[in-house]
Amino acid sequence: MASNRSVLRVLAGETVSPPPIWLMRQAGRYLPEYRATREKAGGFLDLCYTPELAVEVTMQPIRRFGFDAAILFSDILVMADALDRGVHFVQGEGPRMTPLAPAEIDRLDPSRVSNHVAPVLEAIGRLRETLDDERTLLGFCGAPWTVATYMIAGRGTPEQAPARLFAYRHPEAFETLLDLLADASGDYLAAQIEAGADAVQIFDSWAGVLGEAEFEAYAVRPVKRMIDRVRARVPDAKIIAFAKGAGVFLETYRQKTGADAVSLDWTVPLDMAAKLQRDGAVQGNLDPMRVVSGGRALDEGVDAILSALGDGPLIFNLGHGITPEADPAHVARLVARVRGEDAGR
Ligand SMILES: Cc1c2[nH]c(c1CCC(=O)O)Cc1[nH]c(c(CCC(=O)O)c1C)Cc1[nH]c(c(CCC(=O)O)c1C)Cc1[nH]c(c(C)c1CCC(=O)O)C2
Repeated sequence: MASNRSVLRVLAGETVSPPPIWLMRQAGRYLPEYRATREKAGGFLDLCYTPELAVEVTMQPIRRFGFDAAILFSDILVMADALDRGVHFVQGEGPRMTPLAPAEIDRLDPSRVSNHVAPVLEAIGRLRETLDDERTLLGFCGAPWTVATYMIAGRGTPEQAPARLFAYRHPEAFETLLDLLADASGDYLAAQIEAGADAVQIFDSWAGVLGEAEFEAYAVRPVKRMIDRVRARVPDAKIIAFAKGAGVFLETYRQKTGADAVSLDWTVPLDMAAKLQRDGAVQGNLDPMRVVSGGRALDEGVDAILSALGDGPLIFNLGHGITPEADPAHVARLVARVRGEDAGR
């Protein structure tokens, strides 16, 4: 079943050659067609909550580059918005919301989430109908720690000092928050799969600011809780986990969380990636700046990953999201090089 979807085959542990490729943030501001749709939509969240627009921007990079997977166009902060934190995006500045005080945690109401995300689930259903049979549809959500960092500070902050401080000062309230997010996000991912997503990715973009004990308590435990909750409802759910900046903690991350695949940022050494690949699929890990650069830096980065990881289960991807400065022509060249085609040079 679904064995013609190359990303799913890799997630099952198979080596596919050339490896399937998609890019984190593949729909976004580096594409002129995205900027045009975004202009029409008004706010960023309107784009996320209007199924026809979410489908359109999800499909844009598929049409242009023929990626092997489409990732639902949405945002990890939809969860914070669903919990009524007043999320908005200030153009050129990033997300904003009301900072969460410890006393408010008991008043967060996860029963609001399923209604709130109905348009997202509708977009997923339409996408699965729109995509070719060979293409994998990915859903996603943020990991509890990363979503909590934004909820606590009310915005992105360097090294997430407000959330780390909150966790030290209010450990019980913080644990309650992470558990609530883990359960609500687990239900959300299960609903995404039921709506048509073939696999899901959990983004822990701020895992890299945590110390050893905190990584265990805030990155491993809640993600395991979330994954267990997804599998309680969808036993064969395929799950990719991305703990950005986790470094040496990645050695045990897959086993401890139960993820099928680990997504690796560009600081992970390729020999460590190859070791991780003995236990299952890895995804990554080209530096997004190599795509901005293009030329030799791009080619050499691609070749290094293919030679280190190409003989095992690999989903080719970046080590983090593509940036607005990336030239779409460089993306075309990247895809061609991964596929061993000569185009775009
Ligand atoms: C931390 C995080 C967020 N969102 C996300 C993460 C985890 C991955 C990562 O670390 O990048 C995940 C995300 N955000 C977006 C997607 C869409 C799917 C995809 O193409 O990968 C995904 C998977 C769209 C988006 N999310 C956002 C944009 C740009 C908004 C715009 O069009 O103005 C897009 C395309 C906005 C966003 N959303 C977020 C921030 C900090 C920002 C502002 C910074 C920025 O603008 O890049 C929160």
